[in-house]
Amino acid sequence: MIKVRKIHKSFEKNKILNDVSFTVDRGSIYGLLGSNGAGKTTLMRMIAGIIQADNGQVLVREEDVFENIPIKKRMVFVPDALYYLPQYTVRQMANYYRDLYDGWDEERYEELKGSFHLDENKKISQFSKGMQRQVAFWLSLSIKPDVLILDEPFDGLDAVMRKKVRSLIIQDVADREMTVLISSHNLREVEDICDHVGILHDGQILLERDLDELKADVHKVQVAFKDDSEEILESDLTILHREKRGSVLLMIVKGEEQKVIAEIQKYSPIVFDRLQLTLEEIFIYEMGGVGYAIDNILV
Ligand SMILES: Nc1ncnc2c1ncn2[C@@H]1O[C@H](COP(=O)(O)OP(=O)(O)OP(=O)(O)O)[C@@H](O)[C@H]1O
Repeated sequence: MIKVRKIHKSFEKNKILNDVSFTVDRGSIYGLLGSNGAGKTTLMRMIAGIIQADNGQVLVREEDVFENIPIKKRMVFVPDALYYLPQYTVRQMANYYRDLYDGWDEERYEELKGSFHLDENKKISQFSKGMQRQVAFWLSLSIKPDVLILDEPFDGLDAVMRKKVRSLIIQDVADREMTVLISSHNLREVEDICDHVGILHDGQILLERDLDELKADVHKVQVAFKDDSEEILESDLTILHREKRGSVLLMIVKGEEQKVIAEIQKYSPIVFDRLQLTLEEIFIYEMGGVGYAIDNILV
């Protein structure tokens, strides 16, 4: 649905994006992670068709997105700094979007009213920061976009509202294959909603991963043996991390789950426990080598 191909962007003499490429499939939720100043907002504004790349292509549904009105009518970009027309109430802003966007769905707007509990006749500027963000989700989801681009979307939302917004997004992805791009500083914030993540660092995508594949490919196990099988076993496995706790060996192992289990069982362990591994641990053990960029999104 979204294809970014060899994008370059400089502001004055500063190179901000350097040969960035990635793809977001239809119905996928992609987390764009990176530290402050990594270029996330610049990239998102480009994908939203607001600014143009110096070189490269940004395609949405195979079409160049810059100033492409028909495509932009099917996309919503929620920036980190929200902007509403001054003095407008939620209802007035809804009417404005209704005229602007093809996909506006009045029934959906009424339905979502029950999720947000906000007075639609109140001026948006009189709401708190978090409530203004709720308005952004209320209106954006009423547009029923094909593509939803969210820059730091959970900033200012309380825990209950974060959960509610996440489930509303997931529901739209499941029901009508909406495609979502979310930027964040923090892996933990997006790990339970995204199916893919890309890490932007020094103007480049440092690594990209499918989160389900990543989880399926790394395992945390605790084993103990009567004899010296441990040493032989270790030479047969791809071990990302090992820690000896008395007679018990704790290992983070990479590989296909069934093969790892079979390999361990071959040596008849007297202890064999499989432990829960967080995405954060996987990133630390598997990608520790890339240093700052990873450390920073795990803080
Ligand atoms: N219009 C502009 N003119 C000049 N420099 C800009 C402009 N917009 C962004 N930049 C620079 O581009 C770099 C990337 O900024 P950007 O806002 O894209 O980063 P970000 O990853 O979204 O950061 P943050 O997480 O802090 O919001 C920064 O060094 C910023 O100063």
